[in-house]
Amino acid sequence: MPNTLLTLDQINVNFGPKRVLEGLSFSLQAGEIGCLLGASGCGKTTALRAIAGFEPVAAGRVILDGQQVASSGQEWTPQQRGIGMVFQDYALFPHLNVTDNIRFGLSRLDKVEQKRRVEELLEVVQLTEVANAYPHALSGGQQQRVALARALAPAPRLLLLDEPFSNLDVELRERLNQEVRDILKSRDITALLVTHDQHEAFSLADKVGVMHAGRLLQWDTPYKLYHEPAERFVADFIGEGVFLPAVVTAAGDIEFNADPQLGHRPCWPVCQARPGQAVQVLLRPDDILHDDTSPMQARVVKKAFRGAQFLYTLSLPSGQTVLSLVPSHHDHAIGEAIGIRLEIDHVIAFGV
Ligand SMILES: Nc1ncnc2c1ncn2[C@@H]1O[C@H](COP(=O)(O)OP(=O)(O)OP(=O)(O)O)[C@@H](O)[C@H]1O
Repeated sequence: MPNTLLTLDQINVNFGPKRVLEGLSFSLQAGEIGCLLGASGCGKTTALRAIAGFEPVAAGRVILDGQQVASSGQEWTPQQRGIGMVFQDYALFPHLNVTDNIRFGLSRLDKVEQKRRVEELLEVVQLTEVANAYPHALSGGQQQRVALARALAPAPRLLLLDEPFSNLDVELRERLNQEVRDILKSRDITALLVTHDQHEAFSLADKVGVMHAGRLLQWDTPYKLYHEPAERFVADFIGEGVFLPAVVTAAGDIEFNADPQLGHRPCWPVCQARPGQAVQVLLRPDDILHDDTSPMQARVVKKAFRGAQFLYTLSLPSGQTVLSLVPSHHDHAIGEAIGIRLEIDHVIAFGV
C-alpha cells in the first residue's frame, strides 16, 4: 500500500499583492522522485521554499508524512519539518573540508556515530578520496555530490533539490542525473526537484509537474506527459511536435481535411470534441515513420543530425510541416522527397 509522504493541497503564495503560486496541488508517495518543471519565473523555487518552510502560504495546506506543517497563519519552522535541501549553488561551507561539510548537520549524534555516517555517505557519493579537500579544490560535479551527501546526512524525511545541476556542463549533468537517481532510489529517499530542463526531469523523476505562471497544469509520469498531455500548453512545452488542423467526422473519426493524403484516424480520446468540430492534432516525430514503399510523399526541408537519428522537418504537399525521427543511415538531402507513413497509437487533439 503506497504511503503518501507529501501533499500540497491548493497552495497559494503571495509576494505582497502579487500571487506567485495559485492552487498548487500534488502528492508524492514515499520513495518517489518528483519534479516541478517550468520556465524561469513560473514559481518552482517558491514552491520548494513553501514546502521547506522558508515562504509562508497564503492559503491551502502542506501535509508532510500525515502532519499538517503549513496552512495560512500556521507554519512549522524549517527545522521542525526535517526536510533536506540542495541549493543551486550548493552553498558549501568554504572553510570546512568535505568531511566537515557532510558532518555539519549531525551534531546531535555522538562522535563515533558521526564518523560512521560520514564515512558511509562519502562512499555513497564516491568522495572518500577527497574527504580532506576543501570545496575550492573540487570539481563542480564533486561539489554537487558533497552538497547531496550533506543534505542526506541527517536522514531527512524529504529531500528538495533546486536546479541541482544547473552549474554543470551537459555531459556531467547527464551522468550525475543518473548517479543521483541511483543514490536516491537505493536509499528509498523521497525527493522533489525543480528544473527548467525537461531531459533532466524525465531522466530523474517518477512524476513530473509542468508549471506555468504559478499554476500546475499537469502532474503525471513523464510517459503520460509526453504521450497524453492534458493541455495544449503542456503538449507544446514537452518534447517536439507539430499541430495539424483536422475535423471530427460524423463517425467520430479525425479527418486531416487540409491534408487529404493523411486520411482518417480513429480518434481517441479527443478532448470531448463533437462531430464537425475543428481540432488541432498533435503529431510527434515518432508518429511519422519513414517508409520507402509508402505512396505518401513529403519533402525534406531541414535535417538535424542526432547521432543515431536524423530529425527531419518535412513538408507535405499541402504545405503543412511535420517532423520525423529516422535512423541516421537514411541520409536524405534537403529538397528530396521521401515516403512517410503515419503510425499514431492514439490521437491527441485540442479544440480550436
Ligand atoms: N522575494 C520575492 N519578492 C517578490 N517577488 C518574488 C520574490 N521571489 C520571487 N518572486 C517572483 O515570484 C515569481 C516566481 O519566482 P520563482 O523564483 O519561484 O520562479 P522559478 O520558476 O523558480 O524561476 P527560476 O527558474 O528563474 O529560478 C517570479 O515572478 C519572481 O519574480
